[in-house]
Amino acid sequence: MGIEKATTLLDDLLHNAGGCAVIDGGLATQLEKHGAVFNDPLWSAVCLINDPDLIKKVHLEYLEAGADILVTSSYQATIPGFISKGLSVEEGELLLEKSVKLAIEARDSFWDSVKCIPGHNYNRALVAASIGSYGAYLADGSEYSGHYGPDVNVDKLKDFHRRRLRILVDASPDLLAFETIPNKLEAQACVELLEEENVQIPSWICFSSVDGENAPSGESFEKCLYAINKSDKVNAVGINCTPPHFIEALITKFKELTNKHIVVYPNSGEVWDGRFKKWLPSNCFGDDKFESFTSRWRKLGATFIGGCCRTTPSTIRAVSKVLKESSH
Ligand SMILES: C[S+](C)CC[C@H](N)C(=O)O
Ligand SMILES: N[C@@H](CCS)C(=O)O
Ligand SMILES: [Zn+2]
Repeated sequence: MGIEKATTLLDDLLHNAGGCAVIDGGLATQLEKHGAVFNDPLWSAVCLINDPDLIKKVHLEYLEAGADILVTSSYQATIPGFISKGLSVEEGELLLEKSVKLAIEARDSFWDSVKCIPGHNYNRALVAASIGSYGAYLADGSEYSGHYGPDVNVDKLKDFHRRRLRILVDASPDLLAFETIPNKLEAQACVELLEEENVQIPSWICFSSVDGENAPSGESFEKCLYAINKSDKVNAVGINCTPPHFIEALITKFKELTNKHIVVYPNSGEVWDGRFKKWLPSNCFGDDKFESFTSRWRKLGATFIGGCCRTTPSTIRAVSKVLKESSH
């Protein structure tokens, strides 16, 4: 598929969804609700090894809730991560491929079951292959600090991302979702990689933010978006896994900084403690708040809205209700 055809897929979804598509919610969160335990450097990616059927079940739950886009289980799935669990390179590559296959199978079976129902409210969902940041792989909380240390340069980040990107692209997802990027260097590495590998699948690049104004590294989004804005390989930019009360101001800022589509899928407002690997309850927002936020975010110009960690299918049901009602 060429980039034009692939981009059309995205535009068609936005058109069918009335201008704003629903992204799913926290995959890891919902896996945990079903009993999965992620006390592991691979975090949710252990489920690819231990319980792939559960991943498919959760994808189906999000589709049922109204998600137009499924984000795959590859956020913290990496070849070096799988190798450190004793798997071979080939086994690791198969698991990455499997993350895309599971989402495609869930999408196809869900769509087959609803497409003939008269008056149904669903769109045929797209599958976005998750590409978590280098900080996610480090599993030390640095996707929320952006501090990768002095030895990490753009080439090292490209080396880290290249093989996984290639495998995910070859598994034919509809989209690539770079998630929780915490600094300018990694955004630049992602863009250079998309160009160097001549990737023909549309993508979004999403940053985290811990102050509601800048990337976690402290760099301004103006700087972070510099390389992205110059590339036609990136279709959308935005924010994920960031407290919801920061999103309004960030959409306004991004609207000034880019002409690309704006993606927002915040977490519940809880804060990740990277040292003790747990979520700390802080300013936590429920589904009713997501409902009112969603209409504001939509009005401000976000074209992809969903949830990240600690949000669940019921959050996505609320988001979908608002967006589907406002599109009639
Ligand atoms: C999105 S965070 C909660 C994922 C887990 C983190 N990278 C860790 O492994 O500590
Ligand atoms: N999409 C990820 C979280 C990103 S912070 C997941 O839930 O697996
Ligand atoms: Zn998250």
